[in-house]
Amino acid sequence: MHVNGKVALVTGGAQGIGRAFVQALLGKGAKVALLDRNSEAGQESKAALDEQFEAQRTVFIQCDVTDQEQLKGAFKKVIEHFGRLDIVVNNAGVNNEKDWESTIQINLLAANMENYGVRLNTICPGFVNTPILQSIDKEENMGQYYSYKDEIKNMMQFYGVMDPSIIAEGLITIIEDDTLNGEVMKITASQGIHFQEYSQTPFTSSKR
Ligand SMILES: NC(=O)C1=CN([C@@H]2O[C@H](COP(=O)(O)OP(=O)(O)OC[C@H]3O[C@@H](n4cnc5c(N)ncnc54)[C@H](O)[C@@H]3O)[C@@H](O)[C@H]2O)C=CC1
Ligand SMILES: CCCCCC(=O)/C=C/C=C\C/C=C\C/C=C\CCCC(=O)O
Repeated sequence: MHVNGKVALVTGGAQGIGRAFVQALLGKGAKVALLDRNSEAGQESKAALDEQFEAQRTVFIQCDVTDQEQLKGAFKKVIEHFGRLDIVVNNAGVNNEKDWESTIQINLLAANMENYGVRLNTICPGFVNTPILQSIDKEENMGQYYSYKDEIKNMMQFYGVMDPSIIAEGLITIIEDDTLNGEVMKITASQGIHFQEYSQTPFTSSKR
């Protein structure tokens, strides 16, 4: 799919990887709705993007993705505003070991699109240089894993920390290549953008 002229919705688009996604999509000619629960960061982000791209190509919608009513309302607003919706990027996420249920709710369940006849792909990055990495130093985020913070920092040094722009490059690859569906794209400092390969099962059922 060509990105130019399409409409995209990016959750958690106010900062970090989401913001890099918004920037890359705008750079490729899309119109973008950035959704985020953080209104201040969302508005700041839109204002900064408006310096680089025409203001009418971006809209900020405050939305907590765990609130299904807000989320549905936001999808509706995007379609009303731009007249269509072609690309959804389910990016919003938190690091909160103390409230595991809410972490699952935000990171995995909020925008489940599998029943809508769309291509569905996943990006799994290694460490990326965004504000979320500051949570490693906070007991309120790390909970029982707080004592591992130095090991995690050692891992970051060992494996490397990537710039968000390379994750955005992975997103554009997924959008532009219509053959990609059900793929797990891995992005690491050592191997760059690559795909998880699954071995074929040798078993073939006689019942077809
Ligand atoms: N930074 C990293 O090293 C890696 C990050 N990830 C994942 O990538 C995604 C983006 O992470 P980063 O940009 O690094 O984090 P970030 O903390 O910099 O940005 C996350 C954005 O999501 C928003 N958000 C959080 N909860 C929300 C909610 N309930 N509703 C709406 N917006 C919400 C935040 O306000 C923030 O703007 C997350 O799902 C994270 O788990 C995955 C691998 C590595
Ligand atoms: C403590 C987690 C900080 C929050 C970051 C986050 O939200 C999600 C991170 C998910 C994955 C990155 C973490 C670990 C990656 C570990 C190894 C990468 C291997 C890279 C390689 O070159 O093989």
